[in-house]
Amino acid sequence: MNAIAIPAEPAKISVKNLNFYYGKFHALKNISMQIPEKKVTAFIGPSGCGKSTLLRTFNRMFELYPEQRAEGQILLDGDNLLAKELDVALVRARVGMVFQKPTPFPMSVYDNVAFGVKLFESLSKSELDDRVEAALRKAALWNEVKEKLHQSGSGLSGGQQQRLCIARGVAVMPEVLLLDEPCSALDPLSTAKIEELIEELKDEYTVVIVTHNMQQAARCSDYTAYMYLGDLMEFGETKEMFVKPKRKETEDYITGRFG
Ligand SMILES: Nc1ncnc2c1ncn2[C@@H]1O[C@H](COP(=O)(O)OP(=O)(O)OP(=O)(O)O)[C@@H](O)[C@H]1O
Repeated sequence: MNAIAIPAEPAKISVKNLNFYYGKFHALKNISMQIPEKKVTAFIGPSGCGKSTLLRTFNRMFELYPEQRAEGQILLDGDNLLAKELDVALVRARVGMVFQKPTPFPMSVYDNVAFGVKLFESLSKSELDDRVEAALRKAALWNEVKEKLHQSGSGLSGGQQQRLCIARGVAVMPEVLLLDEPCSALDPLSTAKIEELIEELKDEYTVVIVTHNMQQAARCSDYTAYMYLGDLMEFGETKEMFVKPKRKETEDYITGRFG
């Protein structure tokens, strides 16, 4: 039985025979899957199964660490992200990332959002103002910060800081947005706001989210990947997987019988 579905939508990212190593430790085992364009894909699975590792390969985050290596192919619209000749800065402009803990830069709200844009584009002051406003609106933060654009980003609440990080990611107009447990440090109200936002983001972006929260995966993803000990166990439409998983292991995990 093949528990790895091929989505009906076009693939934004095609992972082919991906293996990943931390030194000698084999953390991702021959993973092949297709991440559909302009959909939300969730990675779920028990702690240590490789969710964040897989997510981080999508923007070559691991390159910062010499003992980490990836083998295989990760095609973004057909370009192999793992090819050495592909400029890593350009990869990260196309594939943005938001981390578990909000990580505003030590600068104003405005500059946090404008920072990445200035690296890649030279916009006039008014174009930059428009871009910052559009990104903050997209991140559902504009109304809360429009009066304090020039105050420090770290003065915002945790939930606002996380939306600021999403605005920062969105401002450079990436094609893919990677969210690594974006709500784990947030209260339920902020979590609900981010979940609403994720739903809206997929109109324009391909979103991939790592989450420990099964309800969150069920609520806000279109596709779900269940991972276990570095293997991709099952991948398919969320509504199917949560109602009728193909593998017993997936069922045990999503019904809380795992362990
Ligand atoms: N920097 C590292 N060096 C060595 N091993 C690592 C490193 N980072 C992760 N690992 C190992 O790789 C495996 C996968 O880790 P990863 O963080 O991807 O899992 P995860 O599913 O995201 O876990 P969690 O849900 O706890 O965040 C684990 O066994 C982990 O111990």
